[in-house]
Amino acid sequence: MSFIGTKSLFQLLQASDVIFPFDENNIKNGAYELSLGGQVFQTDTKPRSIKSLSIGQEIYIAPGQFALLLTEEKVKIPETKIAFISIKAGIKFKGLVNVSGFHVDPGFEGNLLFSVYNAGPSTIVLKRGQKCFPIWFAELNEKQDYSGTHEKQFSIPVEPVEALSQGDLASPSFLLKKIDDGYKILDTKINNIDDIQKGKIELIEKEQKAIDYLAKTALGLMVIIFVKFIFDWVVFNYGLNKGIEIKQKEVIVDSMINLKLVEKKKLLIEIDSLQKIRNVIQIKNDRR
Ligand SMILES: Nc1ccn([C@H]2C[C@H](O)[C@@H](COP(=O)(O)OP(=O)(O)OP(=O)(O)O)O2)c(=O)n1
Repeated sequence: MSFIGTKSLFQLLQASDVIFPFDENNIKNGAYELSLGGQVFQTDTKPRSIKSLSIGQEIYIAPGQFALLLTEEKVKIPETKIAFISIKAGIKFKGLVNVSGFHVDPGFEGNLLFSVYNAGPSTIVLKRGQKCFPIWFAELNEKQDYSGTHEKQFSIPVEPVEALSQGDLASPSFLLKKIDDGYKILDTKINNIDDIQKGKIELIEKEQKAIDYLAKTALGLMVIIFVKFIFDWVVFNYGLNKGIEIKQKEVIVDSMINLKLVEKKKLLIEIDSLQKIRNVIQIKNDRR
């Protein structure tokens, strides 16, 4: 088996309907570059269905999404040749992976279908008519006809569309979004709990402040009562001492008065007796 070079490829394609429509400018380095055609299916379109593209219309393959891409050209592989297909490296470097097979059987006729997956981080943009899919031809040493399920494939078949239309696509970006959504729900719940906790903490702080205020007030009152008690006690003691002192002075004065009274009484008795004596003397003198 040998691969067909640029010159032989040009001759083959120009002389036959192996590729239709054919443009000689699409031959490059022993390959023919097939273009994106008028039908695509993407897993992130709603509802998921086959979409028709006008000439030059763009499609956007988001990260983690699958797409089915039909070629613009129909191929009719001679029974003496086998073809190999790929996606241009410039597109693959952006993250587009060719999931579907890499060969085209001898005798196959129809548009080629590429199942692709965007494994890259950014959206990949393609447009109808863009040269995307190189195809190489190799000689077989004998004839081979094709009788497989993809015979006369001129549009995107129903089976892969149905298969790719079921359920959620567990792509990394889909899972990332689910995780993000989960985090958002969790954040909201945490914020709600935070708010409740904040409310509780504020209530506890208020209660604590009230208790503090009452404790301080009670302490203040106790201090005032204690000071008042001390003051009263000092005043009472002072009054008591003063009273005792006055009483003692009164007692002294009383005893002094009593003494003076006794002395006065004695003097009066003395005066009285002296008066009596004087009277006696007077009487005696008068008798003389
Ligand atoms: N990206 C591709 C790969 C292949 N094919 C076409 C050309 C092939 O000749 C044909 C069959 O390829 P496979 O044998 O790989 O596919 P299946 O095993 O599914 O189909 P069958 O054997 O029934 O043909 O499908 C295609 O249109 N696009």
